[in-house]
Amino acid sequence: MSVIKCEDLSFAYGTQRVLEGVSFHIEKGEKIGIIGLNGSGKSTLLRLMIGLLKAESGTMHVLGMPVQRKNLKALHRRVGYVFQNVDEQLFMPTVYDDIAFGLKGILPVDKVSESVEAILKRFHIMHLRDKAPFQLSGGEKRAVAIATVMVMAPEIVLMDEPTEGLDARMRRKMTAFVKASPETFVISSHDSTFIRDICDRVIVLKAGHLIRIDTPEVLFDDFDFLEANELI
Ligand SMILES: Nc1ncnc2c1ncn2[C@@H]1O[C@H](COP(=O)(O)OP(=O)(O)OP(=O)(O)O)[C@@H](O)[C@H]1O
Repeated sequence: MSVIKCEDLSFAYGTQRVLEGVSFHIEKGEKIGIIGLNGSGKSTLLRLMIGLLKAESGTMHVLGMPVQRKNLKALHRRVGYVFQNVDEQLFMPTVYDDIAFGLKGILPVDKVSESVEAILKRFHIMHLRDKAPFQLSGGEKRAVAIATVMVMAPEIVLMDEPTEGLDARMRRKMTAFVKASPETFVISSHDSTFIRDICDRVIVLKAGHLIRIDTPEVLFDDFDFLEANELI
């Protein structure tokens, strides 16, 4: 079952055309990478999936719903988005408060703390519980930002550059975490080793055009293609 259907999607920031006629389907449980040079439109495509931007033409359906203003509340309950700049995601006084934020009003108070404690354990970040986000390292902030999204039990997780700034140990943990998660993941990244390790298929964007979708095994062995498109 396709959980994301993108058909002939185009988008421009003012007069700057950024995506042109992009089409693809993503199946439930798939882990999809998006790669491409700087400015090729990766983050823009993720933002269109979550409705932070509105397509100029074409359609984007997520979990059977067109991504339109009237569906955004329902979509945001079921689709999580980890920002490239994690500082945009963390705004509460403590790590605990940031992770609890989205659960308040949905769960009773005792269930909120149960869920937060469980996710702190799952991400091995219990020691950060009472710290202020500004006191954290870059890698710690990223782990907390991902925890704020995963605690909401999203069906689809969109991640923008999730390994940026992570040391080898955190990167290993992140790889293991995504691999073991049953949810659908769409991940924009320049980290080709990470993409190769975890993704079922990879979308290649070039100057706003989708130029290839392939398995990582086939794609990353195609040196001529990678070289011709300056991906290595
Ligand atoms: N808010 C914005 N207003 C105007 N132009 C923007 C905005 N955000 C991005 N752009 C432009 O749109 C193009 C695509 O940007 P986008 O962030 O989607 O690329 P990307 O592939 O994610 O790049 P990177 O690998 O550097 O993160 C770039 O040329 C960028 O300058």
